[in-house]
Amino acid sequence: MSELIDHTLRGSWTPSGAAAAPLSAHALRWLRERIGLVEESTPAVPASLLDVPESALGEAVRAELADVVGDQHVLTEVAPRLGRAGGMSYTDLMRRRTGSELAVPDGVVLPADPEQVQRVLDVCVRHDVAVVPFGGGTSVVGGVSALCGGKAAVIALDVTRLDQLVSIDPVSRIAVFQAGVRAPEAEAVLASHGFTLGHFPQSYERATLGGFAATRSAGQASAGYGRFESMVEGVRLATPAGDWRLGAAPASAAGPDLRQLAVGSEGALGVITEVALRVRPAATEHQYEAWVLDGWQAGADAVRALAQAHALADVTRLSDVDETEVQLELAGGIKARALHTMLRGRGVVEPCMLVLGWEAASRAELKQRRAATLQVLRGLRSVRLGRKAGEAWRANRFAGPRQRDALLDLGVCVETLETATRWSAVSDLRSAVRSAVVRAIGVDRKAPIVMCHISHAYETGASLYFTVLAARDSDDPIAQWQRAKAAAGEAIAERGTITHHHAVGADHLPWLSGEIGTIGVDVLAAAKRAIDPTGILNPGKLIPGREPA
Ligand SMILES: Cc1cc2nc3c(=O)[nH]c(=O)nc-3n(C[C@H](O)[C@H](O)[C@H](O)COP(=O)(O)OP(=O)(O)OC[C@H]3O[C@@H](n4cnc5c(N)ncnc54)[C@H](O)[C@@H]3O)c2cc1C
Repeated sequence: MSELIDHTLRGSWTPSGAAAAPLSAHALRWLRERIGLVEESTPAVPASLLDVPESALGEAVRAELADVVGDQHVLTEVAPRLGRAGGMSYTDLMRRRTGSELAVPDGVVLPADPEQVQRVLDVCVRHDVAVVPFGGGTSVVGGVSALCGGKAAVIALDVTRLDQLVSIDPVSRIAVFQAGVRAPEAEAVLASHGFTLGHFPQSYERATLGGFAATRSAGQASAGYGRFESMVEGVRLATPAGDWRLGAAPASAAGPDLRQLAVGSEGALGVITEVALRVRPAATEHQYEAWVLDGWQAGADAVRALAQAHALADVTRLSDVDETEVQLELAGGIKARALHTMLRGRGVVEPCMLVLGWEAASRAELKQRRAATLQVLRGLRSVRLGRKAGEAWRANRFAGPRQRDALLDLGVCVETLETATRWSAVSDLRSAVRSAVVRAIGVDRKAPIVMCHISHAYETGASLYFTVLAARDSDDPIAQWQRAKAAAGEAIAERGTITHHHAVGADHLPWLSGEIGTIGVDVLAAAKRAIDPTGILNPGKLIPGREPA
């Protein structure tokens, strides 16, 4: 179905040949004043200068793997291995850019179908080789780091040749896809049948359906279409214990829902080879608009009111004052000044932008749903900015990662982190995380910008998504972010979840037992022992310190 994902240029998001998102002169000046920039270009170290260890994949294993997938689909050269050395977090990108602490797989294996995936696992069990399932490689939590876990070698099991629509049942509105299908390709195929998934995370352009399922992903339109796990009707996994299929009916009382052991399993409990997904009629109408509320608390109260009245737009995204300011300044400061003047005239001193987007299969449906949202909003001292600002957000909804590349080149430490909590704790948690990150990252420097938005709201609470912009500590950029992340983790512990949609990976492991308890960790470890007794699957991820020897 698809071209293989471009894994060659992994020091950045922007694929080779595609347009980057350079910053305007105004944006540069503004950033220099606000956070102070390292006044030099800091491009990635060329791959040829990186120190890559020789592949530890023995000749016998390589030959057996080649027997299963074909010789050309077992790659042990440096370039494809480097291409799967980690995901897309700031620390992953900085490791590749500086060549330090890179965990490079010993080989890349590309099976073509579920049967081949199963046979690859069988070979790896026999030879005690660790397996890192690899989809789009967009993990930001160390989920695809090539950790060996004490095994003889480690391979990246790249699923992107599993790229087929298996079946579609328009009556039941279920489509079955192989796990390596990328989101844009899934949408294109579904559109030709009049359907959509409605799953649009910011990583949409690169990530795969299997990756979404394995990490409990949440898209920008989650208020309307739901989180990815709510779309999963069924799942097929290749495991060291054999092929496992789950999900036979729309609902079941046959004990706990074991599909949830696959959804969120992060490659540690099996390789997802197929997912059966609930699909919806494709939207033919859409309307995006922006509103402004005065101050964070007023904004959060508005989103809560919408959620509790079941009147959320499909996209409901509230930016705090800092994020609103950054968005306007990076887009060109004149707009920001004009807007501030207009808003002050309307009594708004701390503008927080609220983007609302409705998607519908008919104009009548869209009008009805928009009316329900606006009825709640109009009672809340909100100012309507109009469609232009909303549509501008929509047009740029996937541009953030490319802008991050430009910031990385300029010596900015730019990274995100996320959590979720109950409405009663949302504002306190936001303040606690902001203070912790500012303290940890901003030594002897201009204060960093720590901005925040709510983009996933529920009746009982909401996610908080932070973006940090700081002058990079060029002596040790990785330690600088790790300090900030650890401080945020401590601030979040016991007040919110350690992750709302990025998953646990390796990076959130220290806080997992705090959230699910030691019994929870033991349950996960027991499941792993049943499914993966020798512990070849994604060592060092999801399950803290419980890898079987
Ligand atoms: C710029 C950027 C923006 C992002 N925005 C969002 C967002 O809006 N919402 C969101 O939810 N996430 C977001 N993410 C995080 C990331 O995109 C998601 O976690 C996504 O679900 C990962 O999909 P992937 O195919 O890239 O998986 P990978 O990164 O390849 O893998 C992620 C994890 O899943 C496992 N895995 C992958 N495929 C399989 C499989 N077939 N079977 C078993 N395990 C598998 C891997 O081993 C790893 O542990 C963003 C990331 C970036 C870099």
